[in-house]
Amino acid sequence: MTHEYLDLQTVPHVQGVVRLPGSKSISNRILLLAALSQGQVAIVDLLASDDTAVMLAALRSLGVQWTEEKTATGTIHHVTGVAGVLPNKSADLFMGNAGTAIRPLTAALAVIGGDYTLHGVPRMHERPIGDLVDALNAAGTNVVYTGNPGFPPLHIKQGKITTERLSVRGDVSSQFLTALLMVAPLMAKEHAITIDVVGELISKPYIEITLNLIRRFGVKVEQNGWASFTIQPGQVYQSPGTIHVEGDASSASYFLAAGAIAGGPVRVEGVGKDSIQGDVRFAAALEQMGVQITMGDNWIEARANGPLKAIDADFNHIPDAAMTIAIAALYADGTSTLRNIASWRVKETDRIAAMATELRKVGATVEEGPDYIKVTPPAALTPATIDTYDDHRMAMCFSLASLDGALRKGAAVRINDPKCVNKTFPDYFTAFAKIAQ
Ligand SMILES: O=C(O)C1=C[C@@H](OP(=O)(O)O)[C@@H](O)[C@H](O)C1
Ligand SMILES: C=C(OP(=O)(O)O)C(=O)O
Repeated sequence: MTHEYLDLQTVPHVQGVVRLPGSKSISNRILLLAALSQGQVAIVDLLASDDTAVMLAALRSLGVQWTEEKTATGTIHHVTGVAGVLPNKSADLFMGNAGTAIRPLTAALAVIGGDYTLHGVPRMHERPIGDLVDALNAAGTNVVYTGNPGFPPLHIKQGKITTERLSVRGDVSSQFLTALLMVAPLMAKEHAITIDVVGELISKPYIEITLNLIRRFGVKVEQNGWASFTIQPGQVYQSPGTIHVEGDASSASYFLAAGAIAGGPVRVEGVGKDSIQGDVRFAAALEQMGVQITMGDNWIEARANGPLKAIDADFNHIPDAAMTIAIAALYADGTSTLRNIASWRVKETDRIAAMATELRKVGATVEEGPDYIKVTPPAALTPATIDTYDDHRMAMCFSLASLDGALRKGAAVRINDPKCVNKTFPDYFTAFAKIAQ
């Protein structure tokens, strides 16, 4: 934890256009699929941040070759696929706090086999991975906990897939199912592989991203609702040639909320109607709060339309962008309730607890439950020093508390450890300052 901070003065109005950084979820999936595939893949507009840096470094340690080309319009990463055979049979991999890196890589290395260790920042060692390891080991892999059972760090040894059916719990994180789906073609060499989902599957739109990208790498998945997925044998990931990374829809939420709170219009470029990310549905939640939203194929714009209306809704489908709704709730005309968000408790920090603590600092009345948060705005926001818990989304969310809304003015906020935004959006505060002028 550093002692750096950033002071934000109150902002009477926001307006402008923001070009979004690449999607974290799409970037890390494409990197692994490219590495596992046959042929060269050119990835355009990959996100440059801590979460993709740990994935790129891990691939290099595993012997996967990639280069970065800077062009006039952006960057292109060229990855040489290894067709499922990793050059380096042993490696020690640092995964930071990137769920989208450690979970799929654990599955890939467990299925391929070798001698690998995976570890991360202290919080990573508190984030569950047991449901994934259980599914893999029951199928014949050899993954061992070297710290606490159920959590990284992990030691992956040689194993062998001995079954045609795997079961995975879907109610703690969808990333476990994503991980199994991504490596299913490696398991389905001689026979089909079926993955059964046990328990309610959360964060479903992220599975849609996974399926969409697997398809773009030439593999077919047969889907039986959300209950099971089958991969026929003999399918190998094929390079799509060039693949483009959309802007990050979760990162878009901060700017759209800013436009919704403090006038706008604010337009984000890089995601729109054509997006494969579930978090574009954040715009629909803002619409429910009375915000005027317009959308093109590749952009979304938000404009305030009078005071924000309080909202009471299920946010299981957009857990990351939902944090931004909790901040927008500070400016609403009554109490807002965000339901079905239990996964917040096992992310970068316990986000329900962190959000409740910091919202209270700016004056809100907050009730938290195991899987919900209820926010009643104060008469006026109070200036506060905001702790960010090494959670990029806490830092980005609370920058919005400096905005003046239609019903109440914002407060000067000091954001502690602002660099935690490096996880997914290193330039966040520069982009925020531009619309705040
Ligand atoms: O698969 C993904 O890219 C993600 C899935 C979600 O996690 P859960 O499935 O754990 O909710 C989300 O919160 C995370 O930021 C990214
Ligand atoms: C939950 C998040 O990250 P991760 O990919 O590490 O799960 C997030 O970015 O909000």
